[in-house]
Amino acid sequence: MADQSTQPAGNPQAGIPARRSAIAMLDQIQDEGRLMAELIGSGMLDRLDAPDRARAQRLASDTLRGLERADRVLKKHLNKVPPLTVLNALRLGTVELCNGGAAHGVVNDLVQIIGRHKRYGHLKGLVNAVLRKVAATGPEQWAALRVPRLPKWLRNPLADAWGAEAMLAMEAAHFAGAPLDLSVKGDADAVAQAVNGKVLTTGSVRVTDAGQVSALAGFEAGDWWVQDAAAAIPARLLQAQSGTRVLDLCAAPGGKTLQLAATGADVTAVDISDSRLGRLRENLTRTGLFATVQAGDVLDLQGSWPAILLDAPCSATGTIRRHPDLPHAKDGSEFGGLIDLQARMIDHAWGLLEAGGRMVYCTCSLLPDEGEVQVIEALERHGDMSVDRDALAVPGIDAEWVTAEGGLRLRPDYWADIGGMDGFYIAVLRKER
Ligand SMILES: C[S@@+](CC[C@H](N)C(=O)[O-])C[C@H]1O[C@@H](n2cnc3c(N)ncnc32)[C@H](O)[C@@H]1O
Repeated sequence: MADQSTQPAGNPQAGIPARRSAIAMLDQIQDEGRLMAELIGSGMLDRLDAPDRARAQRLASDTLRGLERADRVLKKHLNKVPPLTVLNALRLGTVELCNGGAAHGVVNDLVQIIGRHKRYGHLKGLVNAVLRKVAATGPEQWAALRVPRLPKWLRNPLADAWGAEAMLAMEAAHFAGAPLDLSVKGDADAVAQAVNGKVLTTGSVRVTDAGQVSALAGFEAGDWWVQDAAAAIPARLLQAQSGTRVLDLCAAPGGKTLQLAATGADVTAVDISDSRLGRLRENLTRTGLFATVQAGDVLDLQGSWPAILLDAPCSATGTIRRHPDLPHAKDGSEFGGLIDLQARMIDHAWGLLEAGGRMVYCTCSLLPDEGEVQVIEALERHGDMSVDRDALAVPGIDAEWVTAEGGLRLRPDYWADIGGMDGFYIAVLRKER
């Protein structure tokens, strides 16, 4: 699963390969609308060794989180906007320098990277001059700038839904980034002790200064897997019992499948993406857990199950803390199609649920159209559907998170004092007997 570790942006060991790759990723995210996960999945960082891969990801993420501030600092030193690659080199350098990066390392590397560039080599003098000015005055300006805001196409609907104050709090959470959360197979206290973490009220283990995930105690043994604390709640609310047949829809890369399998339930995990199912299988192997894995479209599935988890594809706007590329790569034009697909998936999954059975519907989205509204409309379409509020009475769930229709709304600004959580919507649906 993705390396969620966060470290300060001023990384003195970043070096040329990591910085060059980070700039190339920034270019593709902004110019071609590609997500960082897609770029990494397509092999973009494969030439780098593991520490440089982690550094490149960290530098690109830090730059995206601080992009608005970097542009404000740079504005004073640029007469006109340079080509995107040069601008991204300047942005990356500005973020590093303003977060304690050593000027000689950062500036020299970026001057060399642009100096060797086929088209923009002649702009290395500009990079040198601008970054030297940023090194002198940038850090002080940086600290006084506002928390970066989301682009308007996303900010406006979210501010309409949750209000101006909550919007600012969510943006502060996005800027702060995310700690590393683990879901554990067995004893949470033992894992917390081994990784120097803390057990959260909902049962996940949180590690603040994690470093390299695969180097943490218990990784090889498969004692835990990386999963945001909010993302761990839907499978918990399904309350699968040992031996129960559970259908896990849209399952890959499998964080929720592993949770369900760890209860001893008889899990069938379905996803349309072969590559993502490959990661699900790797996760099952590493943790020694078992599930039946099936490649296919949820909408074609036949059969009946007493318990279903539907983690529908969505805008993923709840995960911006860990995926700061999303607001820069997307423009919202795909969201309408996803909202239609979610409704069709709810209807099809409902047909697969036995009478008296329960289904958890969830999305890692902050948009009510992918959460609250989906459930309100599904209740209108299905006379045999009800929302089970009592199922939300589990440790760690705050009664204030429960919505009018009986679902659970989680936001990144919740738990602000202990490092936040991803945004999610979750509802436990019951089918009449
Ligand atoms: C939010 S992610 C699932 C995360 C996963 N449940 C976990 O906990 O790791 C949504 C998934 O839906 C899958 N998907 C999208 N359309 C699908 C379809 N029509 N049928 C089955 N899976 C689909 C995607 O491949 C993606 O893996």
